[in-house]
Amino acid sequence: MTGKIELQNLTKAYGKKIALQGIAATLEPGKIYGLLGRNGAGKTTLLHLINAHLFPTSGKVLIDGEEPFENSQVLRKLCFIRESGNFKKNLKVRDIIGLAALTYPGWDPHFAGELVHQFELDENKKVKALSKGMESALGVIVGLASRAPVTIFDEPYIGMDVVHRQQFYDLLLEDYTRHPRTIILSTHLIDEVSKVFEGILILDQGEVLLHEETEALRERAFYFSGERETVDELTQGLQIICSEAFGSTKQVAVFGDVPDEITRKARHAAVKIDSVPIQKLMIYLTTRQERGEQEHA
Ligand SMILES: Nc1ncnc2c1ncn2[C@@H]1O[C@H](COP(=O)(O)OP(=O)(O)OP(=O)(O)O)[C@@H](O)[C@H]1O
Repeated sequence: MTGKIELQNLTKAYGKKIALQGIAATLEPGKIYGLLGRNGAGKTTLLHLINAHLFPTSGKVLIDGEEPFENSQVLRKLCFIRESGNFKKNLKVRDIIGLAALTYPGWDPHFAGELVHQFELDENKKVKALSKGMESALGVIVGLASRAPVTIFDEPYIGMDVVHRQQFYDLLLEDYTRHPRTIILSTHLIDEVSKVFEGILILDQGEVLLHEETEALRERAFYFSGERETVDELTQGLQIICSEAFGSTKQVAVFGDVPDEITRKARHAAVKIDSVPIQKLMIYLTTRQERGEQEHA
């Protein structure tokens, strides 16, 4: 399968500002990745580098073993849908769809038609006459119907209401199941969409903070909740990423392997162990220096 992305020691500086530093990761073909991180973490910069819209300061991007820059063989495998500004404002929806059909070798006109109908877009409207949400829907339609081996969405749903966003996630999963391809979705709405991610890449201040399979991640981050002293005892020596006390009870989030012995002891001591949602995990991992133990009345 095509669509493998290798990021080799990738660095990007804008003048003195280092936006990305030594990024090394391989995104396997045919998987859906969530690209996460706080504002300014470097997500958009990374996506521009993958799409050859920017040139790395050092390091390399390889797509199926080749660099994308001025490489039409590689560029025709890519579809990049940004947060905004994807389309010329004076063109009609119908024109955009027509152009996309000529641009993407894997374009499915029937699917595109279905999507236009599902997102209730008027094909005769010009882009400038669309609402923000409708323009985003047009981006989503082009991204999905492109069936590009590497399809990238950078916060594609600005202005889309919750119903259309849910529609997008459902359609993405359904179509991906029938036509697997590499999909990267950069988003801040992690809770909404995390169940579609097979892999997670978290950037923090221009570096890779975490790159892991979602399933493996769910088995590496846990909440221990229960009586304060027992929770403290059980989590001693584990990697604590957040700790909140509520009177005599406490909730501690730990990251990393939890020995079976501890799990057994927790069960006997009525300490609950639950997995930490991905959104919470990202918050804990990217704000560790800023938080101490929180005490609630
Ligand atoms: N053209 C540019 N010139 C100078 N600095 C830039 C430029 N583009 C981005 N940066 C800086 O590079 C860093 C990474 O920005 P980037 O847009 O990649 O982050 P992001 O993770 O996509 O953020 P957000 O979630 O807010 O969209 C930020 O500090 C940003 O200010």
